Amino acid sequence: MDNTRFVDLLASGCQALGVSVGEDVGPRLQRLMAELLKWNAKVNLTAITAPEEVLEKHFLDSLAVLPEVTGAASLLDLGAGAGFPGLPLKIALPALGVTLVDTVGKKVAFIKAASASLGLQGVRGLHARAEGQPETEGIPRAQLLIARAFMDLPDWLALAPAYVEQGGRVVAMLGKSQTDAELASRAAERQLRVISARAYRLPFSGAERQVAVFAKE
Ligand SMILES: C[S@@+](CC[C@H](N)C(=O)[O-])C[C@H]1O[C@@H](n2cnc3c(N)ncnc32)[C@H](O)[C@@H]1O
Repeated sequence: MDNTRFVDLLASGCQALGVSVGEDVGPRLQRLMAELLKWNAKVNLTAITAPEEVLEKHFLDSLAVLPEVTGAASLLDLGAGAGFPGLPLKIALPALGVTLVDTVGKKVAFIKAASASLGLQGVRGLHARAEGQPETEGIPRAQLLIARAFMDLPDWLALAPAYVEQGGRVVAMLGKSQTDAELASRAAERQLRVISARAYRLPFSGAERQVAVFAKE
């Protein structure tokens, strides 16, 4: 995909999602895509390899949750895989401190190499398994905890609170929308409260997504 098409698709995708990003975000995401596809030719990081699909399903889906993430000082992305949603969010929000955790060493190696190549400051890739014991796992707590395609909602709400700082929040990126009643009931099981929930569609395929934010009671 040439530069102009990338920038045009990014702009139209962001507009459809109702988010705005700085002018330097496009070139950095293009660089991230180049690194991802280069690495992916050698090590299997993601099954999504067509550039337009990478842009929509990895980059734009990550940027779609900017409204939920903006304002936090620190973000912890558990089960980040090749860096989603944490890396695009970091690119869009340069002041955000981001830790990305995965159990697969080659994915963490990619996160570190891509961050260095893009000159991102305040990003940490951590090779660890999150099992609910942040101290022994060496995983730092954050104001905001996020994950995409990591666990189903009940398991996520059981695991996540251990990694949240006092007063922090848990973000769930969901492929399958839940009703307000379902979200409230899942939250109550874990002494959490639903702060917000919103559905959105990916801009090119129309695929449905939902993002919900929870706080400790
Ligand atoms: C389906 S992938 C999703 C990756 C990325 N979040 C995305 O949306 O593209 C799930 C990732 O979670 C990682 N993972 C699974 N269990 C984990 C655990 N307990 N702690 C940390 N990472 C884990 C896997 O290695 C895998 O990379």
